[in-house]
Amino acid sequence: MNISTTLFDVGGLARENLSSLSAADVNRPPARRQGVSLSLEGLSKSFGERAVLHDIELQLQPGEFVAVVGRSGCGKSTLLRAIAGLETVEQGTIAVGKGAIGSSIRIMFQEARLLPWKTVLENVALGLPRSLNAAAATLNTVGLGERANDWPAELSGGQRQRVALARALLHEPQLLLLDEPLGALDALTRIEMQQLIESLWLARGFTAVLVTHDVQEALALADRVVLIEEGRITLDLKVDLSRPRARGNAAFAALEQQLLESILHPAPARQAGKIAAAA
Ligand SMILES: Nc1ncnc2c1ncn2[C@@H]1O[C@H](COP(=O)(O)OP(=O)(O)OP(=O)(O)O)[C@@H](O)[C@H]1O
Repeated sequence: MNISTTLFDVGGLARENLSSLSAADVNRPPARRQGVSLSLEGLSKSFGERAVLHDIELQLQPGEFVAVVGRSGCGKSTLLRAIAGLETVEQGTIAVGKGAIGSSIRIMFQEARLLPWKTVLENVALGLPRSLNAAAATLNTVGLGERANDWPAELSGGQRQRVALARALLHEPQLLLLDEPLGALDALTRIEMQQLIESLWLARGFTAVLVTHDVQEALALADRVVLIEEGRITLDLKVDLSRPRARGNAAFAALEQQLLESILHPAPARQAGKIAAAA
């Protein structure tokens, strides 16, 4: 079996799984076959005089989905870029998997970053030009099979992000990093994309780290939500809700409230509040 056939099979498998997932399946942890562990220890990063990340400790199990939230400028993107190897760090270690070289990491940004002079299909197959069959299968997986020969300029913003997602998935990432990938989309498209990301994650079992400003998005998708305040992790909240998650339900709303309170009231104030409440 050549590489492109293998990739095609994986794409086909994902599609099959998507359509055949039962309610019981989605509440089971995703298959661990594709995800890797991620371990950040004592991570610190400065830009010149400005310290941006302080002593970050974070452990992810293979296949876990973690969302990172926090106020603008708190260091979320810097953390993600450091994990992707796009930023150097002064201190600390980042271990992906068991340290084996070749763990596949892909990152998706708020803009799709497609090449305008290449077709949709060619954009998906970027870097893997011999994998056009696999690219076509992956385009089907994200619902854009019929747009393969269009130019990126002919697509909507949401469709472009689907192409970017297909491009990332074609590499069968073991770790998928998502830097506010749905930030520029309208509310409905956003929810559709969240459902697509969740179903692909359930089917493939990659490890995922999602940076988002949207508390509902974090709670809809993640197993854990991590809050960063001024470069420090100040909250690591387990989201113990069954999937698919209904935004209207009381448990969801309670977690949303808790998370919003935490974001709005920085850690020292929360600390003071606790002391005041105890006194
Ligand atoms: N290349 C850079 N050079 C200098 N400072 C930088 C650089 N990149 C980021 N910073 C600074 O690091 C801090 C954290 O930025 P980062 O982009 O990680 O924040 P963020 O939490 O992702 O913000 P947002 O939610 O607004 O995207 C900010 O103060 C920013 O100005």
